[in-house]
Amino acid sequence: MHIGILGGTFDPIHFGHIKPALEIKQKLLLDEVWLMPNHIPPHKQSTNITTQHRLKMVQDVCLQYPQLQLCDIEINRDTPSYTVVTLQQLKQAYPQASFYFIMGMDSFINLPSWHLWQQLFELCHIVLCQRPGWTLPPDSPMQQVLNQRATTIAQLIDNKNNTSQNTHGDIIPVDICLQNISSTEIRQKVQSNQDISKLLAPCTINYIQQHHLYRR
Ligand SMILES: Nc1ncnc2c1ncn2[C@@H]1O[C@H](COP(=O)(O)OP(=O)(O)OP(=O)(O)O)[C@@H](O)[C@H]1O
Ligand SMILES: O=C(O)c1ccc[n+]([C@@H]2O[C@H](COP(=O)([O-])O)[C@@H](O)[C@H]2O)c1
Repeated sequence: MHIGILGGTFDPIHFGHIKPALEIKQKLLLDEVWLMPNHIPPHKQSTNITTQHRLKMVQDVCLQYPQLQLCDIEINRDTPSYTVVTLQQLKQAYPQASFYFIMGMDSFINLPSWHLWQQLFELCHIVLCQRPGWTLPPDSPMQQVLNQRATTIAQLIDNKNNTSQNTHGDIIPVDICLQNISSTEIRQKVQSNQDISKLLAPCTINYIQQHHLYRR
């Protein structure tokens, strides 16, 4: 089983999450892609709405897009949502699965600040997508990490068909259709009554309106 995981604060979830997740599922021939809202984001001071609201919006998106599934493993953990801890738990729960942790370039550039980040490569592959406004400096240590671990989609698919396949440790850069969207921009637009209709799924817009979220 080859499972992609897009972890996020999803405050709120938007097309910059949904569209890359769908494209990656198709391009990497993954069996499933899970959207995994965190509870206590390790690197954010706070969230703007409750965990339950963020969770509900992700649930609604999963109903609208059957290619995506909710993973709520972090929701009930009352400690920071460290990805290494989550992946250790998932590996125990699904010993046969290979996990592909999906992240945008902003997350990848900041990866050395993550809790026990190097252990990630013992637990999963990383799928790296471009994000407008974020470029990896060519002489940076993370560029070197990428050079050492980069695998093409063709190599990956070849490896998947092989019985002695790698289950972790590769970085797979994926060319996706760029989405110039952030949750920050959406929150600001809601507050100033600007149009957000092209940035999120209709179910998320309805939810934000019904619950008067991000108004101040
Ligand atoms: N537009 C985008 N393109 C590619 N990746 C994205 C995009 N938006 C978010 N991501 C990735 O999705 C994951 C979760 O992001 P997150 O929920 O923090 O959204 P965000 O838009 O960055 O939020 P905020 O603006 O509040 O910081 C991260 O790995 C991030 O890199
Ligand atoms: O493990 C860590 O130290 C760590 C640090 C920052 C972010 N993460 C995870 O990375 C994902 C994206 O985070 P964020 O803050 O961009 O929403 C989400 O699943 C976070 O829990 C994880």
